[in-house]
Amino acid sequence: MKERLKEFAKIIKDLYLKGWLPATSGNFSLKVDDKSFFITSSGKHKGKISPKDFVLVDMEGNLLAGEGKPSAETLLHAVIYKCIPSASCVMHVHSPNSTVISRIVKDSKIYLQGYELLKAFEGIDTHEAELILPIFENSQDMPKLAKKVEEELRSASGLAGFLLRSHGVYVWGKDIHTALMKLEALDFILECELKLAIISGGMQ
Ligand SMILES: CSCCC(=O)C(=O)COP(=O)(O)O
Ligand SMILES: [Zn+2]
Repeated sequence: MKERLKEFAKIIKDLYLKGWLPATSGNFSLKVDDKSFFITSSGKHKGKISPKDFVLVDMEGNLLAGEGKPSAETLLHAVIYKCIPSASCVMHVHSPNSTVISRIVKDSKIYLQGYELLKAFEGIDTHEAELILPIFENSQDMPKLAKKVEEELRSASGLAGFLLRSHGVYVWGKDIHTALMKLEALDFILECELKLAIISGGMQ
């Protein structure tokens, strides 16, 4: 696991350099088994992250091992692992594209269709498929927000990830590289949607 956390830390630093993790924002986790996962400690600068900046928690977000406080958003990672058994890695970033689009779209869902890069998502083999991206209202009440996310994840299958309004984006994957691929694809598609909105003068 030390080697995987080292590899993970390197990827997080690359995401920081893209400008997706300003001011200590974002959090990242790796599932160990059905009972526990590693997650970044709260408040860590993601441009300087290392394996010692992860703590081990249980599926209720309680600290099991490591130094520091688990991320403030640990419960959101926990519900993703509980609802999506195939997920082994969760990434949350504050990319400008995901944050801006969540403020422009007033609806609680964004429907993405027509992009070749949709094929980065499991089960999609054509640009004609439709991918749904829910938007949850941001909240500092994590148990309440986690409950809303859990309800949505249990009722809908094949989601791209989700947005927190004016906050950022969550994606997950069966491993680090799948989660990264989905994150890059989703951000690319959201950037295209934003550019189209600028050209056409509005969204949805
Ligand atoms: C200054 S970032 C605000 C909190 C946040 O949204 C985030 O992603 C980082 O929180 P954490 O507790 O994981 O550091
Ligand atoms: Zn955040």
